[in-house]
Amino acid sequence: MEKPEKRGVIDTWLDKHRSIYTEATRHAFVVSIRDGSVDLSSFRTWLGQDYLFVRGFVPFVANVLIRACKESGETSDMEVVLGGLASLNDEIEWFKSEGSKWDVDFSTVVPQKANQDYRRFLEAMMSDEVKYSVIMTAFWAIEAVYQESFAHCLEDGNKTPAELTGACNRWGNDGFRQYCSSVKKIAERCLENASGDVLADAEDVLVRVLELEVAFWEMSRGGQ
Ligand SMILES: Cc1ncc(CNC=O)c(N)n1
Repeated sequence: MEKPEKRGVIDTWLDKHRSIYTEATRHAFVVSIRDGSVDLSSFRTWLGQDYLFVRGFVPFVANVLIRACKESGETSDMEVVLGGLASLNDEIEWFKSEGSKWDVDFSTVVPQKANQDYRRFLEAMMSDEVKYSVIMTAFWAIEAVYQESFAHCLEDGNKTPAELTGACNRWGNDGFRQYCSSVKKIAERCLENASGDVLADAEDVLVRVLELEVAFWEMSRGGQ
């Protein structure tokens, strides 16, 4: 039995912003993967756009790693983030093989507005002005939305098409769930000692990530 997780400030924020959290983690695009009605042109759009997103996410995670090395008193923070960075290496290879499988040529994919907005947000988060606890909250939220969304596509009763279970397993697997829970614990620990201003920033950043994720799913569903 796993220990029940302590309820921290992030859970309080998720309760407060439940409707946008649900929009991000149970979006119509994700639900369509789960019920098998997904339009494959939408999936191909998502694949191309997400490949570009992930390429921009790598320097963001690298930045989180540097900050974990320099600013965290806990040696395990660096190990958790390093694990995330290592899995991005596999992920990029996975995207490339999916790209050939679905005949999506990444070299011709143009980032759409939702993608550009998200990448601009990631760049802003890399500023030294952003507190460690705030960047950790953003990092957790980005990973957790994918974990929750794709795990839903694998839950009992799913009709997820066989050719899409690879994508769902990538973020919906148990290892990724545990990794997200480790990142959440780091963020919670940092937030316990944060000032009121920093807490307000972290809550804003959490909501902003959820909005960006909803827009990203919307863009994918648009399917061009
Ligand atoms: C738009 C978006 N959000 C989160 C993730 C998950 N993190 C790394 O893969 C992702 N791939 N794409």
